[in-house]
Amino acid sequence: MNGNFENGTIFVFVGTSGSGRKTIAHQIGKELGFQFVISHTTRDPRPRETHGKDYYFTSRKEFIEADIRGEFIQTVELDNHFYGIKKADITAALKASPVIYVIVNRSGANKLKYEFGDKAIRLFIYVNKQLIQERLQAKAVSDEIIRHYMDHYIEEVSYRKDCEHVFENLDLDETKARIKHSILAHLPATTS
Ligand SMILES: Nc1nc2c(ncn2[C@@H]2O[C@H](COP(=O)(O)OP(=O)(O)O)[C@@H](O)[C@H]2O)c(=O)[nH]1
Ligand SMILES: Nc1ncnc2c1ncn2[C@@H]1O[C@H](COP(=O)(O)OP(=O)(O)O)[C@@H](O)[C@H]1O
Repeated sequence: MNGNFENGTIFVFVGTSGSGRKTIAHQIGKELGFQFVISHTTRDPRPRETHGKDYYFTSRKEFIEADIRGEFIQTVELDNHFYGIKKADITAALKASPVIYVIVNRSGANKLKYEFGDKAIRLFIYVNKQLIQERLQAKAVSDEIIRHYMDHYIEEVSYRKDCEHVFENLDLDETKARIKHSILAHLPATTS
């Protein structure tokens, strides 16, 4: 552990985009009472996304200024948009709950692992490329977003070998049950 965030456990949901990470993370987070650390991003909100719930949507200028002030624990640029988690948001989340969670890509997961050491548990969620495409097309997700997911697939899927736990998300309830089981094994019995 790097020593900055010693009193807490962080579950890091990582994996291939479109695999169900957000759905699973938020359902489990709610069921187990974990605090979500909301990322900041310069990308535009999508339909049904809310500022302060899904992301803090921010301008590039604001993001860069905060970055220069050293406010982010990590940042990443993906497809010309910045994403990052603020140190203060992690500290605040840890005050509210001893167990917190984030949804990030592999570079974010690496940095959080470095900072939290054994207290960071990376849960890698994936499905195969074709299934992602079929699920998203069935939900009328835009071609642009699907293309974006496909472009990052290989880079993201290869990260699974580094993660503490790996889950293929075929049936949602069954996947959630397996993930919950793994999560609870990391926590003292009273937290559940
Ligand atoms: N490193 C890092 N990755 C993030 C952060 N916030 C979101 N991400 C990841 O950035 C990628 C793009 O996110 P988004 O634009 O919401 O599209 P998504 O692919 O539909 O989840 C996803 O892999 C997210 O998990 C962050 O603060 N740091
Ligand atoms: N097991 C599953 N079977 C079918 N559809 C699923 C399953 N898990 C999630 N989904 C759906 O797949 C889509 C992508 O899920 P999402 O949580 O947004 O993925 P990610 O955060 O990995 O990009 C959502 O519409 C979600 O409802």
